[in-house]
Amino acid sequence: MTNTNDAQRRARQATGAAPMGRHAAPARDAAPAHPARAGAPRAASQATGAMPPVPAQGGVRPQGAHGRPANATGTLPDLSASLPTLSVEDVQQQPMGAPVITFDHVTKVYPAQPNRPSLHDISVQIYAGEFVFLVGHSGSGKSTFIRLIIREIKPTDGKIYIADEDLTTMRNWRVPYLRRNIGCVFQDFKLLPNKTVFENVAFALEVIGKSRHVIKTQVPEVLRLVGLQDKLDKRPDQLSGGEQQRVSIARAIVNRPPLLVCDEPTGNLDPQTSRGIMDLLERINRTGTTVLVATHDREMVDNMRRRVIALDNGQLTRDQDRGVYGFDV
Ligand SMILES: Nc1ncnc2c1ncn2[C@@H]1O[C@H](COP(=O)(O)OP(=O)(O)OP(=O)(O)O)[C@@H](O)[C@H]1O
Repeated sequence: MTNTNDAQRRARQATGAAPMGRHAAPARDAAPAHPARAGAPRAASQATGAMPPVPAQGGVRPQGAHGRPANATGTLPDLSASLPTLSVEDVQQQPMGAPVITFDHVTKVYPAQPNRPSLHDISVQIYAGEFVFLVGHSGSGKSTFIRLIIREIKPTDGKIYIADEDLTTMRNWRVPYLRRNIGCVFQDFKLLPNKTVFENVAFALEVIGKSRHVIKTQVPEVLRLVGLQDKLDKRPDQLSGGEQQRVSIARAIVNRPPLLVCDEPTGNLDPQTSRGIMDLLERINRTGTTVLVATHDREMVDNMRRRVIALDNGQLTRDQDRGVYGFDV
C-alpha cells in the first residue's frame, strides 16, 4: 500500500505543486472514517475554450477544512506553477493531490433573484487528478458553480480558490491568466462557424500569443488525440454534433490546462456519441488533468462510478466517491 505522505511528496516533486500545508486542506486518506451524512459539505471567451479572453463503495465524504492562509509573501504566485499537474503514474498511485478547487462557504445570490440564493453555503474541495460529476435538477446551481470557477461571476459570500489563487480578491487583469489554466467545454460547442477545425483550435493558442511553430505542432497533435486528424479542413457545419464537441474539447485542452470544466458536454448528443465524449474526458483525466463535468446524464454517471457532487436548490446534498446519479436529483 502506498504511503500517503510519500505519494504526495512524489506528486509535488513531479509537478512543482505547492505543499498541502499551504492549503490547510486534509488529504482524503487522512480523513477519519466517517458515517454517511447526507448534506455534509466537504470541504477568448468561449470561442477559445480556454475561457474568455476573446469573443470503491459509495460513501458521503467527510467535511473538509476551510480557512486558507494568505500567501505568505503577499504576492500572487504564478498560476501555471501553482496549479498542480500529475503524471499518470502519480494519479494511479495517489489520486489525492493538492486541492485544485476550493469552495469555502460560498453563497451566490443573483441581483435579479435577491430572495433565493442560487448557491447557499457550499464548502467543497476538488483535488488534482480527480474526475468529478456535478449533478442536480435544472436550476439547482450547476452552471452557477462553474461560472464561479472561471470567475465569470463572483460569490456574494465565501471564498473560492483555484489552486492557491483567491478568486474573490483576484484583480480583473489576472482573470485571463486564470482562464488559460482552465479548459472549458459547453453543451453548445461554441465553435467559430467560419473557421476550420484546425483554425478553431489554433485560435485558442493565437489569443494567448503562442508562436506559429507551437500552433503547427500542438494543434494537429491534439486533434489526433480526439480522433479528428482527418477533419482539419472541415468547418463546424460539415461535422456531426459529436465531432463538433470533440473540436471544442481539443480547443479546451490544446494549451494543456491542468483543469477542465464541462457544462453539459453531452447535452446535445445521442447516447453512443455521449459515451465517446465521456471516454475522451476519461482519457484526458488519466493524463493527470482534473475534470469536472456538470451533467444530467444519469446513465453516464451510473456507469462511470466517479465522485458525484449533488446540488439541490443551491444546496450541496451529496458528495460521494464512486457515486451514482441517484434519485434525489
Ligand atoms: N443571471 C441570473 N440572474 C438571476 N438568476 C439566475 C441567473 N442565472 C441563474 N439564475 C438562477 O439561479 C438558479 C441556478 O441556476 P443555474 O443555471 O446555475 O442552474 P443549473 O443547475 O445549471 O440548471 P440547468 O441544469 O437548467 O442548466 C436558478 O434558479 C436560476 O434561475
